[in-house]
Amino acid sequence: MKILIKNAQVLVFEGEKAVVKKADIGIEGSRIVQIGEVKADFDAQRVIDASNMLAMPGLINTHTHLSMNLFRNYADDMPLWDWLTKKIWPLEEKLTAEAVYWGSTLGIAELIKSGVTGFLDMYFFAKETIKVVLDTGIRAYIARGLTDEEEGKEAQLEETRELYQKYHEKEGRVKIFAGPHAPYTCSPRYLKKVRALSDELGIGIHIHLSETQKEVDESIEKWGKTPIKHVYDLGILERPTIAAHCVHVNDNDIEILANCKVSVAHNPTSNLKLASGFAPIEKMLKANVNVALGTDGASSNNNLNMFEEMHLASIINKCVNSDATSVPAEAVIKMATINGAKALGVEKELGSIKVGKKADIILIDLNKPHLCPLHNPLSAICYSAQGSDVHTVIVDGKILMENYELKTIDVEKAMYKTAECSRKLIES
Ligand SMILES: CSC[C@H]1O[C@@H](n2cnc3c(O)ncnc32)[C@H](O)[C@@H]1O
Ligand SMILES: [Zn+2]
Repeated sequence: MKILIKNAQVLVFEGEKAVVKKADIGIEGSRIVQIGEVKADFDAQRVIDASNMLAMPGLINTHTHLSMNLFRNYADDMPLWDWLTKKIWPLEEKLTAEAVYWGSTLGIAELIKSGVTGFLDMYFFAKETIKVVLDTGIRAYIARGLTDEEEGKEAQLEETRELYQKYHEKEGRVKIFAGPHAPYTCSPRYLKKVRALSDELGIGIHIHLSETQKEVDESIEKWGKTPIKHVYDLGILERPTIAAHCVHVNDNDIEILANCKVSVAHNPTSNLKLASGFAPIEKMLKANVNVALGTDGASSNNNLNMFEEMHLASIINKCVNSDATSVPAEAVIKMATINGAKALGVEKELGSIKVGKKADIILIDLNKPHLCPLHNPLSAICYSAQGSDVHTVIVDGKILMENYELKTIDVEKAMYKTAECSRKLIES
């Protein structure tokens, strides 16, 4: 299948700089084959008139728990520990495959509708999420959540191995990660096993790290070191790692993250809502840490809108640093695209609009009052655009949404089923 996107304003990266220029984009199969003026003999089966649209790389959400939308607006205005232990974990004990299937379907609908073309998920019943990924056409990085607070959790490691054998690289759109939840829910012995599994399968690791001051204080009390130093000493950070949050980090922690090439998934909404704190993004970027963006789950956010994350990441850091030049629009756009691809180890294939890369592209409708006048397209994306401005979404060269209409998901059914599953979980 050949698709031609005509007359778009296209966001490309020229070296370190993001620039926007008028161009056509030619797509053949799953890849971008031309950018510029695409010749008449390109012979596309589909031509998209993008005259008043901005084409940019699909957004990459590097930290979520997709089917936590089952618990959206169910437990709010609480700090992390109370929220997890009193409200969320008791419900998750009753979780079913069916609930995760429908939660994932609805979550993927929400992601596509707001311009996300790839996401990293850490949760339970991962096979259900993968089924939905394969059926809906989105791209996903899947970590079966791992903890060893109770006996018999070796089976979770085995499940990661089985997921890898069955689904890693499936259709070129699924990759498996190892997903130890956090240093406070995984013992050193267990974390060493995770490290060994990651070595054995050659997969990356996704973990929550240094999210709250309480986590850091308890780690120092128990292990005599910060959570980052603790997992570093256990060998976790020698593997390609995406660490979610990293809110409470000292200079030594940042040095470890930079030296080990750990990527940070920054989740500003979740950190604010749970009152966890502000991650020192400016400092991490200056230390050459790769910082990407995530939403966390829709139970602590309470949506999966990456445009809100871009906006917050920029404006919070300006305020916290008392510096309006801090974390500018261009930096957060990179965090939501190319840095996400780097974090996932796929920057040669994804994260920018470039000839030869995979065609994961979104079109933003510029014909909106809040996007007019368009003095600076980068500012428009970061400070003015809404997730609901995303008009068209292409993943792997396939159109998943066009003119705001989802092509692969019955969203009404997904809403009905998710609400029904949620009700059953809460009432049982
Ligand atoms: C083991 S599967 C994932 C696990 O993580 C929990 N979770 C969701 N959000 C957060 C967060 O911000 N910090 C720590 N843990 C979180 C989720 O409820 C699952 O139990
Ligand atoms: Zn999380």
